[in-house]
Amino acid sequence: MSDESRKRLAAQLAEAVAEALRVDLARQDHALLVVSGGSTPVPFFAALAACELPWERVQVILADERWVAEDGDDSNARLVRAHLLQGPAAAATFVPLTTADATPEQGAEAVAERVAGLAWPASVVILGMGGDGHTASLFPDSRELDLALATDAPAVAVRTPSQPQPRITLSADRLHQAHRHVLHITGDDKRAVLARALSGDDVRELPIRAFLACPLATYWAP
Ligand SMILES: O=C(O)C(O)[C@@H](O)[C@H](O)[C@H](O)COP(=O)(O)O
Repeated sequence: MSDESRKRLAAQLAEAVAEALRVDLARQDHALLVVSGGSTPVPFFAALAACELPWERVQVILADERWVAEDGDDSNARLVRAHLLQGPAAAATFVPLTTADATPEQGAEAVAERVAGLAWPASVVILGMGGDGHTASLFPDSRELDLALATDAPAVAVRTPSQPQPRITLSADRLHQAHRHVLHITGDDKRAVLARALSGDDVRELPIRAFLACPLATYWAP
């Protein structure tokens, strides 16, 4: 593990994403960026926040969210606010994936409407990946995995036995709607999972496979 190489990777990814947003903003009013939560993107968020952009024309959403309070420790929205929406980047429009409803099933329709109203196709969808091959909240053991892989609804409430909280995820169909797709991962373990994903085709076993043909630009560091 190397903090330096992860920082360099984050800076390279931030520059590539900023450039993609600039290219799209030269021909459209607003550009949409889809980011992932978890721990990997933190240095990327900080690097992107430092990039010069017309942030007031940038929309940001998450690929998925845990159904927790927006200021809760496990909230991806909290992470985005703390690390990405800082300085000039605070002018971006951030659209959270949670509502005041008690469950994601109750909130899913309102979230889907919000999501559908954004500037699709996204400029960039940045995906993360877990050691089990999940991406967004498309986990191999999600009860709604088949639905989330097949539906044309923008967002799906998911229950996943391996995860402590219920979640909401953008559907695979919605995550496909982008000009560019990036996989941002670090560490040898995840590189090995990606190699495994590339050598097979069962999406339900390793859901990241649903995006390998996007094409998916991989940003990896040890
Ligand atoms: O909310 C989340 O957890 C995600 O969006 C998720 O899909 C994440 O990208 C992977 O779990 C990798 O997470 P790490 O970066 O923490 O390894």
